[in-house]
Amino acid sequence: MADIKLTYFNVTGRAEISRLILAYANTKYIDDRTSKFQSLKPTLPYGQLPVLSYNGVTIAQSMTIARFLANEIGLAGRNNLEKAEADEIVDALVDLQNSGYGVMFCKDPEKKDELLEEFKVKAKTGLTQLESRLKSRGGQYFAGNQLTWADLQLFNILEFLKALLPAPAENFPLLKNLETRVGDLPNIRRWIEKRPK
Ligand SMILES: N[C@@H](CCC(=O)N[C@@H](CS)C(=O)NCC(=O)O)C(=O)O
Repeated sequence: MADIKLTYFNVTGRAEISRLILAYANTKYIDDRTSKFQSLKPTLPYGQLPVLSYNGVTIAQSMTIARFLANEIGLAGRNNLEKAEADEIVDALVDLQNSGYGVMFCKDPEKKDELLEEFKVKAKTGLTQLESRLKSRGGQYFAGNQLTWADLQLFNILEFLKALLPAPAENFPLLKNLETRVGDLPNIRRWIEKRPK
């Protein structure tokens, strides 16, 4: 069995997709939630978290980590085309997450309100596009008509968006249905119930 440690802060953020992939596969790993970031920072390849230690090899960049784990456990797609379909969705969702971070971390209250209004429009457009992509791929899963990490990322980012929008998937029936099906997967449900709050 591989020796795995995922280091991040004690929040969901950019590590949660990897934690969901590991939870789905019921993989044993160290869920390292550091409170000593400043002393760790100089040792990190890009001075940022998350980082993954896999059999002693350090991998940085959240999506590289998640994609690697998805490949390892067979959730990345069955061939290069399915992998590209899944990656496309993951990237579109990360675009939304990055816009959301722009609002959350804005310190000027007036500017923050302005960014939030812009973000609502962006989120609506992005989710409309994703609903349409899901429909065009059969309506059940984003890639290859079977579960991939793109579906877990949808679940993850919809949860992230709830900090800014009350019910992000409300008007998107296919996305909402997929979110519910992912949340009902036994290993995912178990993880959501047991993970640190
Ligand atoms: N592109 C990087 C971004 C990582 C990133 O922004 N990490 C933040 C936490 S979400 C961080 O470590 N911030 C502290 C810092 O930059 O000093 C990734 O996806 O992993």
